[in-house]
Amino acid sequence: MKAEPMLREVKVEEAVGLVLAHDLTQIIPGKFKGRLFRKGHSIKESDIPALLSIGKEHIYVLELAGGYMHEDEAALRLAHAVCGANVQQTEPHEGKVTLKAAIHGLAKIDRTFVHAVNEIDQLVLSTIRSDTVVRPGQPLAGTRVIPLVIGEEPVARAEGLAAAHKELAAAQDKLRMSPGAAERDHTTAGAGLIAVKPLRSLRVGLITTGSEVFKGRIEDRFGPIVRAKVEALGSQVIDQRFTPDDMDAIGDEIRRFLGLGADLILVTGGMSVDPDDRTPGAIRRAGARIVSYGTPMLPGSMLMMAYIGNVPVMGLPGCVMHDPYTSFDVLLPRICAGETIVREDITALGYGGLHGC
Ligand SMILES: Nc1nc2c(c(=O)[nH]1)N[C@H]1C(S)=C(S)[C@@H](COP(=O)(O)OP(=O)(O)OC[C@H]3O[C@@H](n4cnc5c(N)ncnc54)[C@H](O)[C@@H]3O)O[C@H]1N2
Ligand code: MOO
Repeated sequence: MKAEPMLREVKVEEAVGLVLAHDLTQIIPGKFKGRLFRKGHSIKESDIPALLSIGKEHIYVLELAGGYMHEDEAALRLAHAVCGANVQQTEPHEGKVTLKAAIHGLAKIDRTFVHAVNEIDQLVLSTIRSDTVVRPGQPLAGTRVIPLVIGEEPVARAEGLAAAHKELAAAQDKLRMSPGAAERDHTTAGAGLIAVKPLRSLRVGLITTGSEVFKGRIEDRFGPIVRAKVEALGSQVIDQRFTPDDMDAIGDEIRRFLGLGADLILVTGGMSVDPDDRTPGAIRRAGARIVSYGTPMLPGSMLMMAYIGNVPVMGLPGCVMHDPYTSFDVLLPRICAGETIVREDITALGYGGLHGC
């Protein structure tokens, strides 16, 4: 039978020379909240007044038996198992380790895996949502262990799950690289379960349609907004061209940007149902493969996602000008991270996709 860990309670005055089993926190309201003594601290005579001042007349000293570990060690092992590319770990604190982004990029977190870990009793893995744009230092996940000491078994199970996931991701990677396989690169494949993908710097061609803008009846408001969104992700708009509501003119500009080697082409306005809305037709006629015209996210429902060869072409509806968070803001970072958007990515936006309108 496995020996239980020994948690022994001793009076503070009798604890000199013994080792503290857990962190002790001091709270002075409005002034300080933090660790007074760290787990593993060897208690000295001079510590006794401080311990009594935070209300500790008794403390636990820990004698760990085989097969059991302290919360900090377990949280570290869990963090280590899930930590992927471009992610840093903090020191454990009160049984918690935080994983933080090491770079500006796109967080990739496997949702099924997170569920599986949290099915294991006594372990906690709490994360942000996958596909969020993160800055260096931004928290991605926290691992925590609920009891102060935990058996080996749940921790080893989580490690086993992580290893199995990595193997699966590697196998998927191989499949993807085989001839004829669709290029997707949506998993954290090879990068770990919680990872940050770097953003590539794209050369973006911007085409602004609308006779009212072309003829100078109103001032362009799309340009500055799209430019700011593109630059915030480390890419650049190489040029902005203006066209009237005319399919041939829009098509000419698309071809011009393809000729210039643009990595992404954005066409603004003319995306809905008026007779003057020519953008979807122009993108089609330019030879694009349409992934979707219509995106189940509000705002941003009239967005078109298409490709000409490997170059993504997006038709951006009017709301991108007014709303800070639309389907464009979801898809753009993923394109910058090198992902190819497929139909399934678009349909997945509907659940939880109601943000306004
Ligand atoms: N009957 C329907 N009407 C609308 C629908 C629909 O499904 N059925 N969808 C609505 C949604 S959602 C959106 S979003 C817009 C889509 O707008 P468009 O992309 O077609 O935008 P435009 O009609 O070209 O322009 C709308 C508005 O914004 C002004 N505009 C356009 N470009 C610029 C620019 N570069 N700078 C400044 N202002 C610009 C334009 O003059 C119009 O006033 O459609 C809804 N309607
Ligand atoms: O497409 Mo509108 O694009 O939902 O506001």
